[in-house]
Amino acid sequence: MEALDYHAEERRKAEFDVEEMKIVWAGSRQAYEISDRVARLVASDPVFRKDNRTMLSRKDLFKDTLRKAAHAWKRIIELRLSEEEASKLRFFVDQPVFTDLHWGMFIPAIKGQGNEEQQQKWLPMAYKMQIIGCYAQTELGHGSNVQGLETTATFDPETDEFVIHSPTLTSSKWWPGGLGKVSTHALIYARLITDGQDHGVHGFIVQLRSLDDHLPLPGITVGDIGMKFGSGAYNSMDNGVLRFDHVRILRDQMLMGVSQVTREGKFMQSDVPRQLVYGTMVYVRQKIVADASCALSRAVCIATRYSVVRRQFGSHNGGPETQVIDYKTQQSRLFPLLASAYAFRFVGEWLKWLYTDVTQRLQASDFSTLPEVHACTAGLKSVTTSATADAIEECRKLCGGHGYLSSSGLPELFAVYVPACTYEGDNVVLLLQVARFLMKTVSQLGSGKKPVGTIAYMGRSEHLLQCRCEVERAEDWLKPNVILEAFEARAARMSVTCAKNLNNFANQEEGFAQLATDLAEAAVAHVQLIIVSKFIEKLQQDIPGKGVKRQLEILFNVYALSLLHKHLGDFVASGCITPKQGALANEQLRLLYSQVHFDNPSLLLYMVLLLERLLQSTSF
Ligand SMILES: CCCCCCCCCCCCCCCCCCCCCCCCCC(=O)SCCNC(=O)CCNC(=O)[C@H](O)C(C)(C)COP(=O)(O)OP(=O)(O)OC[C@H]1O[C@@H](n2cnc3c(N)ncnc32)[C@H](O)[C@@H]1OP(=O)(O)O
Ligand SMILES: Cc1cc2nc3c(=O)[nH]c(=O)nc-3n(C[C@H](O)[C@H](O)[C@H](O)COP(=O)(O)OP(=O)(O)OC[C@H]3O[C@@H](n4cnc5c(N)ncnc54)[C@H](O)[C@@H]3O)c2cc1C
Repeated sequence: MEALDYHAEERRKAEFDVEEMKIVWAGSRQAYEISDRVARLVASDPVFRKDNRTMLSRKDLFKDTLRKAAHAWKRIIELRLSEEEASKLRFFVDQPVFTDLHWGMFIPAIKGQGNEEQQQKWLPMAYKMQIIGCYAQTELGHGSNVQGLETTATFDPETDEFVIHSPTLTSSKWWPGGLGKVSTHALIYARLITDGQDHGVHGFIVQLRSLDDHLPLPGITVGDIGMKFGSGAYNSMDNGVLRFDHVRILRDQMLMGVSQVTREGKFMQSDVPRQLVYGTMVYVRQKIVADASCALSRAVCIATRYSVVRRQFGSHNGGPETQVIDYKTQQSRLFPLLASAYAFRFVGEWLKWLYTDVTQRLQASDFSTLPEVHACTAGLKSVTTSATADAIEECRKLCGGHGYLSSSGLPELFAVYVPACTYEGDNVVLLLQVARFLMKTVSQLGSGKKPVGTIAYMGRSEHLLQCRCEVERAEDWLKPNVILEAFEARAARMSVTCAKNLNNFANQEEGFAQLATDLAEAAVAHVQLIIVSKFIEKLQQDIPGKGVKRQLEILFNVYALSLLHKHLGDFVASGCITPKQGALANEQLRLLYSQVHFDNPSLLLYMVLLLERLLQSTSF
C-alpha cells in the first residue's frame, strides 16, 4: 500500500477530534472561524500570491508589497473587516510590510503615550491611513541603550516649538521599518532639553514627507538602509535612515501623556512611571510571543510531512526503505519542536491576558503589576524567539538537502523570522532585565513583601531550596506537580545562588557585570517555568473534544521533559534532581517518543499522523 494511501487510512483512525483541536489552537471557536475565513480569502486572491517572492528584485519585491498592502486595505474597507479580521489578513499576507509599524507601533504609541487632545488629533488620520507612521527610536549608535539616544528636541520658548536635531552621525535614526520609502510621519524618540536641562528620552510626532508630493520636508534627510539578510525575506520592508537638521515642530507634537512641557518651557513629570514611555515596546513584545507559535508550527509542519514521506536506508529484500521519522534521532529532534509550538501558543494566550490586565490597571493609575509585565514580556519574547529561530533552523536540517531549497519554505521562513531575536529588544539585554527583576525579588524576600504572580514560587524558596523530587520510576515524571516542582526548584535555586554571589562584589553594578551570564541563565530558568506552568494551567481547563486533552498531555510531557533533558546540568547542579532521576526523565521521554513504536508499526505512523493532525490544527 502506498505510504500516502496508508496515511489516509491511519488518518481516519486518528484518536482525537481535529476540529476541536483547531479551536484549542485558535483560542476560541470564533477565533478559529475568523482565521479560517480570512485564510481562504487570502488563498483565493491571486494578488496575495507569495510563491514568486524570492525571485523578485528588491525594487519589484517592494512594489509587490505596496500592491498587496493597498489591495489588502481595499479589501478590508470593501468587506468591512473587523480589526481582528484585518489583523488576520495581515498575518496571512505573510511578509514584513510597513503597515506592521503603522498599526503595530505608531498608533499604539499615540494611544499609550499621547494625551486626549493628541489622540483626537492624530488617531483619526492614522486609522484612515491618511498619514502613515513609523516608530523611529533606534539610532546608528544606540539600540538597546535607549537612555543613550542622541537625537535632541530642544524647546524654544520664543516660538513655542521644539527644534529636532541629529547632532552626530551616530544619532542618525537607523532601522525603523516603513521609514525608508513610505512613512509620512515618524514617532521619534529624542532627548528633551528645556532651559538647558536634559530630561531624558521622550516621544515626538514629526512629519517627514509632504502629503502632496511625498518628498522629504526641509531639514529632513531620509532613505532606505539597503538589502538585509536573505533574498525575499525582510527586504519587503523599507527599513530606513533619518537625520534632522534643526527641524521645528509645535510643542504639542511632544507626546504629553507621560510628561509635559508647559508654554513657559517647564518640564512636568506626571505621577506615572517614566517607563511608560517604553510601553509600545512592551505591547509588541507580547504580540511577538503569540506570533512565535505560528512561525514554529509552520516549520514543524514542513519537517513532519517531509519526515513521514522521506525514506532512507533499511530496505529488506527489496522492500521499501525506512521512513526517516522512524529514526530515534529524527523523533528526538522533531517532537519537542511540535510540543514547543503548543507551549508557546498557550503562554502567548496568557500573556495577552496579562497585558490587557495591566492596560486596564494603568487607566486606574494602578502600576503595581508593571514590573512583572515588563519582566514577563521581555523574558518570554527573548526565550520564545530564540527557541523558534533555532527550531526553524533545526527543521531545515531535519529535511536534508530539500530543507535548503527555497521551495521548501524553510529558508524564507528563517530569514524573515530571525531578526525577532534582535528587534523589540535584543534577547540577551531583555534577559538581563528579567534578571534585575529576579534579584530585586530575592532581595525583598526577608522584607515580608510576599511575591505574587509568576514570581510567587520565590515565596516558597525555603522549601524549594531543599526539596527533593519524588521520582523513583520513569512514569513518576508524568505527574504535572512533580514536573512543576522541579522547574520551580531549579529557577529558585539559580536565582538565590546568583543573589548570594552578588554579595561577594563591592557593589551591585560590578556584581551584575561579572555574573551577567549566570544571571541570564537564571532568567531563562524563570521564563521556562512560566511556560511550563501556563501549559499545566491550560490542561486544568475544561478541554472539549474526543482525545484532545490526552494529546495535549502528551505534548506537555514532551515539552517539559525535553527541556529538562536539555538543561539537565542546571537541575542536577542546583541539586533539585539527582543524576538518576535525570536518567529516568530521559527514559520517560524515549517512551513518549517510541511508546507507539513498540505497539505496532502502523501505530508509529499513527503517532506521526497524530503530529500531522495536530499540526493541521495549527496551519490555518
Ligand atoms: C498586508 C497589509 C495589511 C494592511 C492593513 C492592515 C491593517 C491591520 C491591522 C492590524 C495589524 C497589526 C499588526 C501588528 C504587528 C505587531 C508585531 C509587529 C512585528 C514587529 C516588527 C519589528 C518591530 C521592531 C521595532 C523595534 O525594534 S523598536 C525598538 C526596540 N528597542 C528596544 O527594545 C530597546 C531595548 N531597550 C530597552 O527597552 C531599555 O533600554 C532597557 C534595556 C529596558 C533599559 O532601560 P533603562 O531606561 O536604562 O532602564 P533600567 O535602568 O535598565 O531600569 C530602570 C527601571 O525601569 C524598569 N523598566 C525598564 N523598562 C521597562 C518597561 N518597558 N516597563 C516597565 N519597567 C521597565 C526596570 O525594570 C528598572 O526597574 P527597577 O529595577 O529600577 O525597579
Ligand atoms: C529587522 C529589524 C527591524 C527593526 N525595526 C525597528 C523599528 O521599526 N524601529 C526601531 O526603533 N528600531 C528597529 N530595529 C532596531 C532594533 O530595535 C535594534 O537593532 C535592537 O534594539 C538592538 O539594538 P542594536 O542593533 O543597536 O544592538 P546593540 O544594542 O548595540 O547590541 C549589540 C550587541 O551587543 C550586546 N549587548 C548590548 N548591550 C549589552 C549589555 N548590557 N549586556 C550584554 N550584552 C549587550 C547585544 O546582546 C547585542 O548582541 C529593527 C531591527 C531589525 C533587525
